Amino acid sequence: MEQPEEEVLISERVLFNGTIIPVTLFADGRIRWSKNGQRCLSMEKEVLGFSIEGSRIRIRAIVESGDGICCVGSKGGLVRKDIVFEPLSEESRRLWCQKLREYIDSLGRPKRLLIFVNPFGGKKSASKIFLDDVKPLLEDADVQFTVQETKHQLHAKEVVQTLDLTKYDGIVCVSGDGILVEVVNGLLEREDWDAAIRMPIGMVPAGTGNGMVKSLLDSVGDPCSASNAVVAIIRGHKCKLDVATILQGETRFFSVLMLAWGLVADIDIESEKYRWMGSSRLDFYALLRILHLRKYNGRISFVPAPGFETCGEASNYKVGSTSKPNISDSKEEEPVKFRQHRYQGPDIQLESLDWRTIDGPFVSIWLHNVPWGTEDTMAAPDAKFSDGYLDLIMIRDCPKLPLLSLMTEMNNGNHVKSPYVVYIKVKAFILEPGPRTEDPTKEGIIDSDGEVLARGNGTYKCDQKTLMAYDTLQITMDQGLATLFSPIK
Ligand SMILES: Nc1ncnc2c1ncn2[C@@H]1O[C@H](COP(=O)(O)OP(=O)(O)OP(=O)(O)O)[C@@H](O)[C@H]1O
Repeated sequence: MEQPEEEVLISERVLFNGTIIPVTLFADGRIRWSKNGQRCLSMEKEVLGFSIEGSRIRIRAIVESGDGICCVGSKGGLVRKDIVFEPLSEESRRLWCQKLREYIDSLGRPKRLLIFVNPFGGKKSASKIFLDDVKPLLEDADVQFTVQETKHQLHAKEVVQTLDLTKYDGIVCVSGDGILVEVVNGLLEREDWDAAIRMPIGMVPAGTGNGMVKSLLDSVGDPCSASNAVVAIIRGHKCKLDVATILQGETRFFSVLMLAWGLVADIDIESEKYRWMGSSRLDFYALLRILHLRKYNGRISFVPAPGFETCGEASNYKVGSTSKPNISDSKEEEPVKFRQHRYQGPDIQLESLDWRTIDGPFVSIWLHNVPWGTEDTMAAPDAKFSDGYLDLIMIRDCPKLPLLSLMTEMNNGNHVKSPYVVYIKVKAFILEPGPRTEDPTKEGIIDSDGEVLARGNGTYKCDQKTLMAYDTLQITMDQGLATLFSPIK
């Protein structure tokens, strides 16, 4: 069969390592040259930028290691690779620069970024990651950037709330998931939230929980490394991300990752007592919690996604105490005017939806927006970034041995296959948390995106102020409200 002719943007003979060879830029973005066999680079995937060095042109690229330069390759680490050639005339050099510039400009890559670096996230290595991995790649790609070190909790949120967004094509967080959540909440609390939330957000892993960037990179089989993350940002592809509005009375929190109540929340939050153990604190405390298993009274109500309508009992939407004023919030009343202008949550008629209810006791309730909770916890293998649903992972009752075994399967997502786990998708959710079955004077912890939303009576650090009360809260999903830089094309 005849091959379709490939459209050529420029093809010239140039001086390459002392030999004159033809180099071609095709309309599909391949740069091809012949030197001991055909070689090519993909402008879209591998070329970061180019520069003129006297009479030569340097094309700066990043390729998968162990592959030499070629367009396809196995997934490995990324290595920097430049090709340098010398056009044979000034006119040829000018034309090459023009064609390369036009091609890169046509890719819609970000040119100006605001970068948050949290020096205290994770192993406190964000500043080093920025200097070693982020900065050199951005410079190679001619991206201008402004760096903002976060100085305290909620600093990133404050900056984003008053930021002149016209100055940037994206916001990057060199941090864990905590700064991402602050950025999303900051954008949605602006008066111009509708436009602001379209600002693309990029993630570079530098925290303890890097669930969002792991979910993004893993979706294309890339390792969760800083360089893979930066390259995805430079390439400038975007994906939409669902945002959950958690509402209690007048208090709102916008979540992009997860909400946990029961076993998972207790392990996440109470294991802080054992921080001195390092990363093994989670495994140690999980074992302890399973041996002394708690169950919580309470009720959940939800609007199931199509295909999951038989789960639970049919019920009606009840506003319940979600409209009850929150004790911790009421002290800091905001001006009514401001409150009305910011994002209020999705515009859904909750009464008209088909609600289902399940009564406790529960061992664990876990809602997830993306597959990975941390770099080694695949909480919700079927979760999608913008399907408009949260994945509910529920355990009502489970003997200790199967529970132990399903907890060890969380690194590969197989826990959801356990007969003790209910795994469904929901569009809206109401949590009515109750006390522990074995000791009604003690309540639980509700945790969302690393933030403790509520600490009930008798819980770890229960005297600390939280955003919400240990009471009914409602969650609604806004499909694809936020935008992320994504490796997915
Ligand atoms: N200079 C600072 N000092 C103390 N806390 C800060 C500072 N800058 C940011 N933070 C807070 O650190 C929290 C965690 O940040 P980040 O997202 O980088 O890491 P993480 O993986 O979520 O958590 P971890 O701290 O466990 O690594 C955020 O909630 C943020 O408000």
